[in-house]
Amino acid sequence: MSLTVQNLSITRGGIRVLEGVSFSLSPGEALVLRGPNGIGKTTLLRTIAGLQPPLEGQVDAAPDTLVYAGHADGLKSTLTVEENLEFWAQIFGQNDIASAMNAFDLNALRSRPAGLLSAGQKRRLGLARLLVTGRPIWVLDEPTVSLDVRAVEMFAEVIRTHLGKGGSALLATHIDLGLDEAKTLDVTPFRASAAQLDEFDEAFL
Ligand SMILES: Nc1ncnc2c1ncn2[C@@H]1O[C@H](COP(=O)(O)OP(=O)(O)OP(=O)(O)O)[C@@H](O)[C@H]1O
Repeated sequence: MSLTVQNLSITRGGIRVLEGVSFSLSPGEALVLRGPNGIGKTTLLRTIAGLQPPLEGQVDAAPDTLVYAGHADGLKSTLTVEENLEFWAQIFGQNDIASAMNAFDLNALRSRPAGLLSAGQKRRLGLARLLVTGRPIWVLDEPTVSLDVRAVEMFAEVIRTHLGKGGSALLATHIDLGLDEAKTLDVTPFRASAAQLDEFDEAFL
Protein backbone atom coordinates (compact mmCIF):
# COMPACT_ATOMS: atom_id res chain seq x y z
CA MET A 1 0.00 0.00 0.00
CA SER A 2 2.80 2.41 -0.85
CA LEU A 3 2.66 5.52 -2.95
CA THR A 4 5.57 6.19 -5.27
CA VAL A 5 6.04 9.34 -7.28
CA GLN A 6 8.76 9.33 -9.89
CA ASN A 7 10.16 12.25 -11.83
CA LEU A 8 6.80 14.00 -11.91
CA SER A 9 6.31 17.21 -13.90
CA ILE A 10 3.01 18.98 -13.45
CA THR A 11 1.17 21.84 -15.13
CA ARG A 12 -1.42 24.40 -14.13
CA GLY A 13 -3.30 26.34 -16.80
CA GLY A 14 -0.92 24.92 -19.40
CA ILE A 15 2.17 26.18 -17.56
CA ARG A 16 4.69 23.80 -16.06
CA VAL A 17 4.88 24.55 -12.32
CA LEU A 18 7.00 21.77 -10.78
CA GLU A 19 9.31 19.26 -12.41
CA GLY A 20 11.31 16.21 -11.39
CA VAL A 21 9.38 15.51 -8.18
CA SER A 22 10.16 12.07 -6.73
CA PHE A 23 9.36 10.59 -3.34
CA SER A 24 7.74 7.57 -1.79
CA LEU A 25 5.36 7.13 1.07
CA SER A 26 5.25 3.85 2.97
CA PRO A 27 2.56 2.47 5.28
CA GLY A 28 2.65 4.25 8.63
CA GLU A 29 4.29 7.37 7.22
CA ALA A 30 3.17 10.99 6.93
CA LEU A 31 4.81 13.43 4.53
CA VAL A 32 4.12 17.15 4.75
CA LEU A 33 4.68 19.20 1.58
CA ARG A 34 6.05 22.66 2.17
CA GLY A 35 6.70 25.60 -0.10
CA PRO A 36 5.50 29.16 -0.63
CA ASN A 37 2.02 30.12 -1.88
CA GLY A 38 1.59 29.36 -5.55
CA ILE A 39 4.57 27.00 -5.87
CA GLY A 40 2.26 24.17 -6.98
CA LYS A 41 1.39 22.05 -3.93
CA THR A 42 -2.32 21.89 -4.77
CA THR A 43 -1.53 21.03 -8.37
CA LEU A 44 0.87 18.30 -7.22
CA LEU A 45 -1.71 16.76 -4.89
CA ARG A 46 -4.43 16.89 -7.55
CA THR A 47 -2.11 15.19 -10.02
CA ILE A 48 -1.20 12.49 -7.51
CA ALA A 49 -4.90 11.95 -6.81
CA GLY A 50 -5.49 11.38 -10.53
CA LEU A 51 -7.66 14.48 -11.01
CA GLN A 52 -5.35 15.75 -13.74
CA PRO A 53 -2.70 14.02 -15.82
CA PRO A 54 1.00 14.61 -15.23
CA LEU A 55 3.09 16.12 -18.01
CA GLU A 56 5.87 13.64 -17.32
CA GLY A 57 6.63 10.99 -14.78
CA GLN A 58 4.62 8.48 -12.89
CA VAL A 59 2.41 8.03 -9.84
CA ASP A 60 2.16 4.47 -8.57
CA ALA A 61 -0.38 3.34 -6.01
CA ALA A 62 -2.50 0.20 -5.95
CA PRO A 63 -6.03 0.74 -7.27
CA ASP A 64 -8.59 2.06 -4.77
CA THR A 65 -6.02 2.76 -2.06
CA LEU A 66 -5.99 6.55 -2.26
CA VAL A 67 -8.49 9.19 -1.18
CA TYR A 68 -8.19 12.94 -1.76
CA ALA A 69 -9.63 15.78 0.29
CA GLY A 70 -9.15 19.17 -1.30
CA HIS A 71 -10.30 22.75 -0.82
CA ALA A 72 -13.90 22.18 -1.95
CA ASP A 73 -15.76 20.34 0.78
CA GLY A 74 -18.10 18.46 -1.58
CA LEU A 75 -20.70 18.09 1.16
CA LYS A 76 -24.38 17.65 0.35
CA SER A 77 -25.84 20.75 1.97
CA THR A 78 -29.41 19.47 2.38
CA LEU A 79 -28.32 16.18 3.96
CA THR A 80 -27.61 16.10 7.69
CA VAL A 81 -24.18 15.42 9.13
CA GLU A 82 -25.12 11.80 9.73
CA GLU A 83 -26.65 11.39 6.26
CA ASN A 84 -23.55 12.87 4.62
CA LEU A 85 -21.34 10.30 6.35
CA GLU A 86 -23.74 7.46 5.56
CA PHE A 87 -23.85 8.52 1.92
CA TRP A 88 -20.08 8.67 1.70
CA ALA A 89 -19.62 5.37 3.56
CA GLN A 90 -22.00 3.69 1.13
CA ILE A 91 -20.02 4.95 -1.85
CA PHE A 92 -16.90 3.35 -0.39
CA GLY A 93 -18.69 0.17 0.65
CA GLN A 94 -18.34 0.80 4.39
CA ASN A 95 -20.96 0.86 7.11
CA ASP A 96 -19.37 2.20 10.30
CA ILE A 97 -19.81 5.93 10.71
CA ALA A 98 -19.77 5.98 14.52
CA SER A 99 -15.99 6.13 14.86
CA ALA A 100 -15.83 9.00 12.35
CA MET A 101 -18.54 10.89 14.27
CA ASN A 102 -16.66 10.37 17.54
CA ALA A 103 -13.23 11.24 16.19
CA PHE A 104 -14.41 14.67 15.03
CA ASP A 105 -16.89 15.28 17.87
CA LEU A 106 -19.86 15.43 15.50
CA ASN A 107 -22.48 13.65 17.61
CA ALA A 108 -24.16 16.83 18.85
CA LEU A 109 -24.43 17.99 15.21
CA ARG A 110 -25.75 14.67 13.93
CA SER A 111 -29.13 15.97 12.68
CA ARG A 112 -28.03 19.36 11.38
CA PRO A 113 -28.05 19.87 7.59
CA ALA A 114 -24.48 20.30 6.37
CA GLY A 115 -25.44 23.60 4.73
CA LEU A 116 -26.08 25.13 8.14
CA LEU A 117 -22.74 24.16 9.67
CA SER A 118 -20.05 26.73 10.44
CA ALA A 119 -16.90 26.69 8.30
CA GLY A 120 -14.94 24.75 10.92
CA GLN A 121 -17.77 22.27 11.46
CA LYS A 122 -17.99 21.69 7.71
CA ARG A 123 -14.29 21.05 7.64
CA ARG A 124 -14.58 18.55 10.52
CA LEU A 125 -17.32 16.73 8.61
CA GLY A 126 -15.24 16.79 5.43
CA LEU A 127 -12.30 15.25 7.29
CA ALA A 128 -14.53 12.72 9.08
CA ARG A 129 -15.41 11.37 5.64
CA LEU A 130 -11.82 10.13 5.28
CA LEU A 131 -12.48 7.69 8.09
CA VAL A 132 -15.46 6.13 6.34
CA THR A 133 -13.61 5.48 3.09
CA GLY A 134 -11.54 2.60 4.44
CA ARG A 135 -8.74 3.78 2.12
CA PRO A 136 -5.19 3.69 3.47
CA ILE A 137 -3.51 6.56 1.58
CA TRP A 138 -4.86 10.01 2.43
CA VAL A 139 -3.96 12.96 0.18
CA LEU A 140 -4.94 16.17 1.95
CA ASP A 141 -4.76 19.76 0.77
CA GLU A 142 -4.73 22.31 3.60
CA PRO A 143 -6.85 20.06 5.83
CA THR A 144 -6.79 22.39 8.84
CA VAL A 145 -8.20 25.53 7.20
CA SER A 146 -10.98 26.95 9.46
CA LEU A 147 -10.24 24.51 12.28
CA ASP A 148 -9.86 25.85 15.83
CA VAL A 149 -7.04 24.69 18.09
CA ARG A 150 -9.05 21.83 19.53
CA ALA A 151 -10.15 20.59 16.12
CA VAL A 152 -6.54 20.70 14.88
CA GLU A 153 -5.62 18.46 17.84
CA MET A 154 -8.49 16.10 16.94
CA PHE A 155 -7.26 15.96 13.40
CA ALA A 156 -3.65 15.32 14.46
CA GLU A 157 -4.87 12.50 16.69
CA VAL A 158 -6.87 10.98 13.80
CA ILE A 159 -3.76 11.08 11.63
CA ARG A 160 -1.66 9.46 14.39
CA THR A 161 -4.20 6.64 14.76
CA HIS A 162 -4.37 6.21 10.99
CA LEU A 163 -0.57 5.91 10.77
CA GLY A 164 -0.60 3.49 13.70
CA LYS A 165 -2.92 1.22 11.72
CA GLY A 166 -0.56 1.20 8.75
CA GLY A 167 -2.24 4.05 6.87
CA SER A 168 -0.31 6.94 5.37
CA ALA A 169 -0.90 10.62 4.70
CA LEU A 170 0.45 13.14 2.21
CA LEU A 171 -0.45 16.66 3.28
CA ALA A 172 0.06 20.21 2.15
CA THR A 173 -0.20 22.47 5.16
CA HIS A 174 1.34 25.69 6.39
CA ILE A 175 0.73 24.94 10.05
CA ASP A 176 2.64 22.71 12.43
CA LEU A 177 0.45 19.74 13.27
CA GLY A 178 2.71 18.62 16.07
CA LEU A 179 3.22 15.29 14.31
CA ASP A 180 6.76 14.44 15.35
CA GLU A 181 6.69 11.38 13.14
CA ALA A 182 5.93 13.36 9.96
CA LYS A 183 8.63 13.90 7.36
CA THR A 184 8.66 17.09 5.31
CA LEU A 185 9.41 17.75 1.66
CA ASP A 186 10.02 21.31 0.52
CA VAL A 187 8.98 21.41 -3.14
CA THR A 188 10.70 24.77 -3.83
CA PRO A 189 13.77 23.11 -5.45
CA PHE A 190 11.42 21.49 -7.99
CA ARG A 191 10.10 24.81 -9.29
CA ALA A 192 9.99 24.54 -13.09
CA SER A 193 12.28 26.81 -15.04
CA ALA A 194 9.32 27.90 -17.23
CA ALA A 195 7.60 29.20 -14.10
CA GLN A 196 10.67 31.26 -13.26
CA LEU A 197 10.55 32.83 -16.71
CA ASP A 198 6.87 33.52 -16.15
CA GLU A 199 7.62 35.39 -12.93
CA PHE A 200 10.45 37.25 -14.62
CA ASP A 201 7.96 38.48 -17.24
CA GLU A 202 5.49 39.48 -14.55
CA ALA A 203 8.09 41.76 -12.97
CA PHE A 204 7.91 43.96 -16.06
CA LEU A 205 4.12 44.22 -16.24
N1 LIG B 1 -5.71 28.71 -14.75
C1 LIG B 1 -4.43 29.02 -14.45
N2 LIG B 1 -3.58 29.45 -15.39
C2 LIG B 1 -2.30 29.72 -15.11
N3 LIG B 1 -1.78 29.61 -13.88
C3 LIG B 1 -2.57 29.20 -12.91
C4 LIG B 1 -3.95 28.87 -13.12
N4 LIG B 1 -4.48 28.49 -11.96
C5 LIG B 1 -3.48 28.58 -11.06
N5 LIG B 1 -2.34 29.00 -11.60
C6 LIG B 1 -1.04 29.20 -10.95
O1 LIG B 1 -0.44 27.91 -10.73
C7 LIG B 1 0.46 27.96 -9.62
C8 LIG B 1 0.29 26.76 -8.72
O2 LIG B 1 -0.88 26.86 -7.94
P1 LIG B 1 -1.18 25.89 -6.70
O3 LIG B 1 -2.59 26.16 -6.26
O4 LIG B 1 -0.85 24.50 -7.09
O5 LIG B 1 -0.14 26.41 -5.60
P2 LIG B 1 0.02 26.05 -4.04
O6 LIG B 1 1.45 25.74 -3.82
O7 LIG B 1 -0.97 25.01 -3.68
O8 LIG B 1 -0.33 27.43 -3.35
P3 LIG B 1 -0.96 27.77 -1.88
O9 LIG B 1 0.11 27.49 -0.86
O10 LIG B 1 -1.24 29.24 -2.01
O11 LIG B 1 -2.21 26.95 -1.73
C9 LIG B 1 0.19 29.31 -8.94
O12 LIG B 1 1.28 30.17 -9.19
C10 LIG B 1 -1.10 29.80 -9.58
O13 LIG B 1 -1.15 31.22 -9.63
